[in-house]
Amino acid sequence: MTDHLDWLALVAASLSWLVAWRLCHPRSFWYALGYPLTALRVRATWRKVALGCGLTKKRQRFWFTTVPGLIASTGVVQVKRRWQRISVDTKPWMWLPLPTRHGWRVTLHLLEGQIPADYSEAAERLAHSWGAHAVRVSSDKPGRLRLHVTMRDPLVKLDNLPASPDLLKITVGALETGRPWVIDFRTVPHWLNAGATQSGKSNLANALIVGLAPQPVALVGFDLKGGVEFTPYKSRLSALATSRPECTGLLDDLLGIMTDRMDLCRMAGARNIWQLPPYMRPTPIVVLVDELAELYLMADKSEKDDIAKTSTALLRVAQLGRAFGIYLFCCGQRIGSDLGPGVTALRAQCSGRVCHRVNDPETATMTLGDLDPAALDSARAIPAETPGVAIVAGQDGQWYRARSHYVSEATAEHSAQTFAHLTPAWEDLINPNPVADPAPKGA
Ligand SMILES: Nc1ncnc2c1ncn2[C@@H]1O[C@H](COP(=O)(O)OP(=O)(O)OP(=O)(O)O)[C@@H](O)[C@H]1O
Repeated sequence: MTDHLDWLALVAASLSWLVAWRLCHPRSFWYALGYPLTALRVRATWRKVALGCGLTKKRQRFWFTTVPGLIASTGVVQVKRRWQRISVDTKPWMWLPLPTRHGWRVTLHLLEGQIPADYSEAAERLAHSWGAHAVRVSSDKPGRLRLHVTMRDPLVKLDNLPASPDLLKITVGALETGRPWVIDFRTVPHWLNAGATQSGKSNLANALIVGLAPQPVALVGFDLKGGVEFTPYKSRLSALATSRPECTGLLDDLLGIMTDRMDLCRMAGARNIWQLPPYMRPTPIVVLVDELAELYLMADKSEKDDIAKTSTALLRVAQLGRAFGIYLFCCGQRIGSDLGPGVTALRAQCSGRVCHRVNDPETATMTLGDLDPAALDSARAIPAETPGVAIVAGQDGQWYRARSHYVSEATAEHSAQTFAHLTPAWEDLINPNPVADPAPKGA
């Protein structure tokens, strides 16, 4: 009896120790225990899971069988043949699952006639079969694909925005894979940030401001909400426009700056400002636009020419800005084609896409439409209770579910004030002083 009690006590103590380990240090628990058990289970059950998810193919195989082929009328059992050619369900070849921070990933070899979309369709079924939070599919080689499985949602709470030391490369949140979500303007120069009200657009802009404020860049705000969003950050903005006429003036200035930089690059024989020697290189400019639709909305026909002018200027900045260090980050609740051809053309220039929760399917289609349709479905499925969650497409051509780090207005304002001394004056950007070579030849 005491023996039994001892055993029970031992089992209970081990279990509570395991539970405590899992709660206190989930990462080491996952690598040491969770992942090996999961990998064994996944490999052992792969045939059944693939069959259940419709990912197998029938193939003719020689199969060893002891099933009687014929019962003769004499009652003698005859085994007609032991090796038979029969049709069997073949599963896709699976490599060993490898652990990731929030789950695991595995490479599969596609069976004949299969494409990655077949697996994207089955992703939800696979996730349920493995008891996982989500399964994502990517393919970097024909005939092979990779399943990224997340066991728990890494986007539940994110509130420690890390520092972004690299120029124009800002970590704004985390991807569902657990990797950081980075907005790198030098790789993807222009971004569309769409989402319904209270979906987290401004929070993302705050994260960008906090990341960019300590860097040697000029920030420009177009705040079509009458200035309520960006005015608190005015100390770190080189220019701020809060009405359409101000926006038109600021866009003219930007076009002027772009023309000057074109001349500078042409004279120095450079294709873009990054090929110029550092002492000649002009300051990069990040343009933040809030409520993009307001730039295109027409109250009456008298505004038509104004809108056409603004729209063309913004499009020119988007088309040519990259080479001359001018980058766009455009936020809006609605970015539909009903706003006119200017928006559609601008969208084509913005290869960075962020789609938060949206109310109308058209904005999701407009923001993500030319990506995988599964991205669209995921954007529509973002719940209202998780502001900051978005579908993101960027540098690697893939789409991800991501969430921005929570950055309050107070934090962004504090950051703007702390680094106010780094704000380049707008006049200096419009009329740059000619810079002399600090180390002339022969000196
Ligand atoms: N990543 C996040 N984590 C936690 N809370 C967030 C996150 N992003 C936004 N929120 C919260 O969600 C609410 C709405 O966010 P935000 O103001 O950024 O939305 P919005 O899309 O800009 O709304 P609007 O268009 O009305 O200005 C805020 O209270 C904010 O604190």
